[in-house]
Amino acid sequence: MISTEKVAILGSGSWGTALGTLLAHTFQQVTMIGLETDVAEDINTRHRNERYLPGLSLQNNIQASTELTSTLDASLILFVIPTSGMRKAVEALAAHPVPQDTVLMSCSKGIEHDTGTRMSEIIREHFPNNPLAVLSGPNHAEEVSLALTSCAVIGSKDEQLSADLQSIFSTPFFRSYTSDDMAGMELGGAIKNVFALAAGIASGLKLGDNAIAALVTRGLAEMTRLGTALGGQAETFMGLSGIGDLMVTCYSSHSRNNRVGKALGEGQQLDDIIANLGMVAEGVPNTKSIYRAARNAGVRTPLIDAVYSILYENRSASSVLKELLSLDMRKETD
Ligand SMILES: NC(=O)c1ccc[n+]([C@@H]2O[C@H](COP(=O)([O-])OP(=O)(O)OC[C@H]3O[C@@H](n4cnc5c(N)ncnc54)[C@H](O)[C@@H]3O)[C@@H](O)[C@H]2O)c1
Ligand SMILES: O=P(O)(O)OC[C@H](O)CO
Repeated sequence: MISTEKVAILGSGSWGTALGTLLAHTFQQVTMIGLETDVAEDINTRHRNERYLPGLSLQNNIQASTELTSTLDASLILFVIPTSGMRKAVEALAAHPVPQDTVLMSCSKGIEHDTGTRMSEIIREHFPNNPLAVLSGPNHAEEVSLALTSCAVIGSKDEQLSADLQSIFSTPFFRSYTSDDMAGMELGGAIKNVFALAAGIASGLKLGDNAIAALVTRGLAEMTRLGTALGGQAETFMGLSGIGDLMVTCYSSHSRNNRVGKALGEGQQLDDIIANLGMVAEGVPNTKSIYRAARNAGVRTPLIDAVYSILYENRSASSVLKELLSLDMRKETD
């Protein structure tokens, strides 16, 4: 059993805050830890996080801090920060006396930029003995924070831990499932970011609904091909953390990655788009890491390569599209 006295959430951005509102139904105390002092002050004094989830009232049992020491008496610590900062954050936490029975859970989506390492693997490197899990699925913070119906998956190698977390992450509007395929879940959550960018680019180019349906379908084939080569199980990519997340990010305007892609398709410059977004779009750095992982694994990934050339080889979206449509003819299942 996990004590429901206190949960600590590393990352007081949009997803960390949405998870805070969800867990405030179950835990007596929710402590959010972020880098921004103004966000912590907003949460503590006004019960708001106007910067990341404007207009939302937070429950009174949610507090914020910028100090890692405020995680130490929590039974559960969630990591909900951009993947670019994960190793540093995990190292910083590991310098503190975190009890060995504290449950650690990654809720971030992406692989490490230079190494391709999954977030749970980074946590495991520094916390070899703690119970470890991941959370993923089609979950936009904007909707979970409004208590709109959502489903997610909890992944762990420890069945009892998954079951304990499943009951914690269950409310009348939030339903969770379990899986032991942490690799498949984390890879699906990382790879879908690239296709969400692609779907946004297609919208920006006004290609129409048929093109996006084709992209989601061929994207799923690519996600499964690459994800299984990197250690995930094929059926995981057919689930909530695979096709579920792929669909929500390819079709929803809440998706940060989709929004970045749309602006690119409309002809804006990547640096300007990122500067205006004010939140993390994991697909941007992850396109590079996933492209590299695909090359290292020798897996054919034409859509990922197309997004990579638009982002990192300065190619125009329309010329990349022309090239994609004139690739060698093949069977759908090849
Ligand atoms: N936003 C969503 O709907 C959503 C849903 C599911 C998963 N995710 C994933 O969750 C992760 C976080 O996304 P987000 O949208 O909340 O990002 P965000 O840009 O809204 O916020 C990021 C937060 O992380 C904090 N942060 C960065 N480095 C930190 C550190 N070392 N220690 C403590 N805090 C730190 C920042 O201060 C900021 O508050 C990403 O990997 C994203 O893909 C997001
Ligand atoms: O807004 P995005 O594109 O980072 O997607 C957020 C979540 O991953 C949706 O499940």
